[in-house]
Amino acid sequence: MSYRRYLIGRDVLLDGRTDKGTAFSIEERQALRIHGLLPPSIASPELQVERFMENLRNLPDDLSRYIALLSLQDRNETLFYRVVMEHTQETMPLVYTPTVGLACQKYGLIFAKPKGLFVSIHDKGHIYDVLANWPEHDIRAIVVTDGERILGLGDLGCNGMGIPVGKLSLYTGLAGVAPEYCLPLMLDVGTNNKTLLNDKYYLGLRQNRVTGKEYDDFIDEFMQAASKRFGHQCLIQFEDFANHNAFRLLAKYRDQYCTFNDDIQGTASVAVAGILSSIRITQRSLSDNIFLFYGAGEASIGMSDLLVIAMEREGLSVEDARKKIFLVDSKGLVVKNRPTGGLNEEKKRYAHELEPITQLSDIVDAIKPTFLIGAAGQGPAFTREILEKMASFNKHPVIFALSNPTSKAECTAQEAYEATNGQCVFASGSPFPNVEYQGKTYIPGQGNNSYIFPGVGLAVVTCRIRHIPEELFYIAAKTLSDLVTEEDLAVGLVYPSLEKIHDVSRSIAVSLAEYAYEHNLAALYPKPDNLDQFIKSNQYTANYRDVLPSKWDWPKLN
Ligand SMILES: O=C([O-])CC(=O)C(=O)O
Ligand SMILES: [Mg+2]
Repeated sequence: MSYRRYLIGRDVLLDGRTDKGTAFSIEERQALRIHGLLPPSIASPELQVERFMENLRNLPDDLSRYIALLSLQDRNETLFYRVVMEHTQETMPLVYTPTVGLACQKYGLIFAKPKGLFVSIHDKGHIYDVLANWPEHDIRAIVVTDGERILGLGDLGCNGMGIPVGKLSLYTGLAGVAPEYCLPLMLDVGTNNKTLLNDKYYLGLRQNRVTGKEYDDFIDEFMQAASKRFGHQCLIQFEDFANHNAFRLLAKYRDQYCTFNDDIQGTASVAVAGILSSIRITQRSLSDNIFLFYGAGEASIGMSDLLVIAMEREGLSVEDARKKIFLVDSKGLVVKNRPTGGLNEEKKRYAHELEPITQLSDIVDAIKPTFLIGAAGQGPAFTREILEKMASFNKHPVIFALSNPTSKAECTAQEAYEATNGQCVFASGSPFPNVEYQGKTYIPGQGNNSYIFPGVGLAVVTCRIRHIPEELFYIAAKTLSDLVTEEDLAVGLVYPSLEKIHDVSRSIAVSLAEYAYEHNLAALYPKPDNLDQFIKSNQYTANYRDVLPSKWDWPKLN
């Protein structure tokens, strides 16, 4: 591990990376000169977790719990990750979707201590210098946003910083990427959100978004500066950019840098994993399905493109595979002869020779999909009538309500199971509680990209993968789906249980690393004999490190 801090005295307690709170031993307290700065009783890490969880549960609401968790992260990072790793199911909805969405909406108000790096359009020409201010040197993964499309909540400007912070907490919490390798980053180019511009607590630049060439030059400078400062193999994950930039920037940078777009590719991968698991329940081949996507943005296009790759594996041509996929955007079914025109290149791939239809319910009648997948970020749209229709022509209709956060989901798990008489296969982007229906318990799966991006990150940072071709997202999807057991499927789960996420992320990382070595994409040499063991030995574990001066590995002086 690259990280070492040589601190003594009160500084040891003030640095979240070295602090152990009441877990410092007597020996440590004396050697580090913090004896007396802590109460005498020495706690075990287990007791610290217990104490924290008890307090967390007693807090009045989830936003308070978010604040408590993030301040623990500042205070005692190891304990924070121990809490997240041991109580993943309970804390993930707090540090991540859906609470992180609420936190971003209130980011200015709840702001206490900055997290991550803020680079604004005024830093143009000096981005490298701002990056150089970051105290860690060996940065291997950056999650970057410009805040224009935060989850399904729209433009939250600089307050969108909560998203990179939350995503990177999961790099560590779900995959064991060492936190010191991770950098959350906000590119503040302004916001067009009038409420925020008039909000006295707003944290970002009070100006409208910069667009066009000025925006593109800024992003270009950032990419170059990041790669100069942290090396060309530093992973740059794009997150929550608006459609009009997300596709363009992905196309522009994907072969030049080690980068991917999580909302396009990560979401696609987790959805395809869910689709591959679902067909084990419905007993149909992939190409024997009709997929209807409600929404035609980053997520739906990403899913469609990856689904085509998956169908090609079953022997279908690209043209035939595309014929199985239908998109609905704000104007209705995506068709070739749309009177108003206005189809971008991505949508054109899936435009059909059909008459325009505007209402989702009529579209469902006309297309008779086997899969109904929502990713429009528009909130409830799968009405009881639509869900009943799905059940009328499918024994097991597959319903994915993937928009985030919960308020933007197309329907709830309860609604889906009830309207389909418990027959549907359901997954959602944000977590829903288990549903009791007619004496049976259904466990809704969480089709969230958090099953994918941490594993991708782990593979990249450990094996130094240089580029991330589309194929990797198919492999990640296949690996994830293969880890779903028959018992999972029996309760309706199309993803492995979150309890196993640490190992799931490593399995994904190992599959990706195998591929990367086969295709000359991994820069770590020699190739480890046993990738699983190698990656495991590089996974962060939330154990306190030695901080005794006698155990410091001082830099060698020649
Ligand atoms: O953050 C999440 O929960 C998934 C995601 O990338 C998004 O909705 O933009
Ligand atoms: Mg996102």
